[in-house]
Amino acid sequence: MNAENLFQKSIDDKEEFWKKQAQKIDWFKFPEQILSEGENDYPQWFSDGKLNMCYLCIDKHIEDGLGNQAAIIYDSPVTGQKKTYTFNQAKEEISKLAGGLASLGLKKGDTTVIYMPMIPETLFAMLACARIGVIHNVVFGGFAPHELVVRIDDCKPKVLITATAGVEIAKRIPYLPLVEKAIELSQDKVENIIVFNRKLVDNQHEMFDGLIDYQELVEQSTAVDCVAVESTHPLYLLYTSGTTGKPKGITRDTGGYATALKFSMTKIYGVEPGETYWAASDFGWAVGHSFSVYGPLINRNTTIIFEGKPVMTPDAGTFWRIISEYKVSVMFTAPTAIRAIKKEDPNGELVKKYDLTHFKKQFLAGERCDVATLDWFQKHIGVPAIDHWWQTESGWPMLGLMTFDENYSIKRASAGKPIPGYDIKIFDENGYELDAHHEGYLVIKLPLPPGALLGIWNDDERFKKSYLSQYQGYYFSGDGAIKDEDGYVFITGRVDDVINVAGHRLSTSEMEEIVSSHPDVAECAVVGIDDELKGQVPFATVVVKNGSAISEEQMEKDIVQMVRENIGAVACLKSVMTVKRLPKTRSGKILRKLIRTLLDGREFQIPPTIDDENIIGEIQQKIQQYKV
Ligand SMILES: CCC(=O)SCCNC(=O)CCNC(=O)[C@H](O)C(C)(C)COP(=O)(O)OP(=O)(O)OC[C@H]1O[C@@H](n2cnc3c(N)ncnc32)[C@H](O)[C@@H]1OP(=O)(O)O
Repeated sequence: MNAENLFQKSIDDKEEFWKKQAQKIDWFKFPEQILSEGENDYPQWFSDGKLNMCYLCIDKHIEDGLGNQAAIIYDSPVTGQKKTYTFNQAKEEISKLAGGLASLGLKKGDTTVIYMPMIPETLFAMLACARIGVIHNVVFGGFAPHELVVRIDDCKPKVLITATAGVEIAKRIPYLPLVEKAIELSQDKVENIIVFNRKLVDNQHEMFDGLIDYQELVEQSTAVDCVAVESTHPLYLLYTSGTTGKPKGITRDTGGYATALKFSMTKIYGVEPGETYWAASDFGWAVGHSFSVYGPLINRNTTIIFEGKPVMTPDAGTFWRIISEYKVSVMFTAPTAIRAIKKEDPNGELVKKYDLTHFKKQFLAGERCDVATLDWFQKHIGVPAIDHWWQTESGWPMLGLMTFDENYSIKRASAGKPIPGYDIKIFDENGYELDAHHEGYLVIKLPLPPGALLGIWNDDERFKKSYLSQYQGYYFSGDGAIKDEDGYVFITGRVDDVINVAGHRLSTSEMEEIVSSHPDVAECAVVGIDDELKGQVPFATVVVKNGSAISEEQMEKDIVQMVRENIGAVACLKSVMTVKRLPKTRSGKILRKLIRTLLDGREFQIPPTIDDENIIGEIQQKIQQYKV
């Protein structure tokens, strides 16, 4: 069946289509109910099936006689370490850690927070939780304590698993002081904190009372088996930015997700079991969950844990070194990583040092990919670079190309066509479907396919409001898009306050809340502006309170520091401009889109609802001064 027929079948005969895909993974009890109605009239998949994700990723391959195949390769240019784990070795680590978690009283349905860097123990911790039905929440290591507090208070973990430090190029990032602060600030106290001591330096002064040593726990524990969980049992929570300051706990099921990932690996990425597949994402993002951990391991691919950056670790050839050394056949990264490499090595000199004969396909996602980056890649690397699009909510691609079908065809600047299971439409404000070449809202007819979000943890109302209430019977993606006459879709960007900084999804509302809390700020607007390397970066425009004597320099310094302390350095808010007033509508709404257009130096139209047109000139003048 070719890609087009596969898509049509997935829409016309959903249950039969996904039943067939579900048969490609091993269940403890195969589901009889394929599609049924869950809460909120929201569909759910395979509800009476039983399985275990860790079994699919590890034990199954051992039972199939492939325990000696490399499952995980850890390569850390920042610490000089390299290590390979076979499926047998991974099982030993994971099953004993799972035993350790069980000995601390953790059981199916409990939650853990995992706050760790790019090391194998992070993956072990995720799979150990899955093994005993514990729901994990991985928190990106670049987030500050406040972000950890929000997650702890929302998901109330019984255990927090962390490490002594992360390494950012040459900088050691001690985690324990951040964890200690988060524990102090959180309302719900975590019962146990397990810490993996990386022994990078003598860090005794960073330790605090009550920590459980990860290695000792594993050594002293007895391995435990996989427990059978219902298909709809949450495997994990992953918090993502929304339109309000508080991140949303996206809840992922087990059976639908496993089915969708197996389908993705074989049909979208077109990778064979036994090959090496590398998604260069942090474990803390959706890509890290789906395509650094669960997807490749379900498909019996060797996965790579890379603790480094595309550049500076030690140079812009590091990706090509990894691809060559481990015979990577398919890779996945964010366009910003390729832009960073292109900037350092514009003529691809470093590429020539490596043998890339095993490399077949490069996938890109996380932000829109510009054509210049695609062209550079094609010219210097010579393998297809395939842009695709999805969200933390979907957990796997929604737009892309089905590369198992060799007739796939790339259209530059497009994120591809709807993936089987996703009945994508472009709607106008009133819910009418738009013709080709008209920009509108990207929506998806329910039911979403298996693997997409179950809901928002502990917040059904927010789930309905965020995704289901805009258009009856459709999922609202929050992205704008255009379709062309051949069915290719072009994503035009978020229609809300979410921005994408180097592939990291962040909320400008959350930043505005932090900026507004400065004692001298009367009001502010944070918008995402264009950035050549990172795609977008946040920019704050602030109005100082009457009577305040704070200097513009001090205001900028304070706000940059506040955002680093509350969200983390990864937010990259480095620019703060002080203005006398913000442009507003007559009803008092801040015209953020206008501010963004002015900052980007683009052509603009005066909004008909603007309160006072003169303010545009004031802001433009200020931008000129700011840039000098
Ligand atoms: C589908 C969705 C996805 O693809 S998931 C997201 C995938 N994103 C990526 O893979 C990101 C690729 N981008 C990069 O590698 C970098 O942004 C590049 C382009 C190399 C630029 O590097 P750099 O200028 O250091 O920016 P950065 O964004 O990495 O970091 C900004 C500041 O945050 C910090 N940071 C970052 N990660 C961590 C971490 N895990 N732990 C602690 N701190 C972290 C960085 O050190 C940096 O801090 P500072 O401002 O230099 O003090």
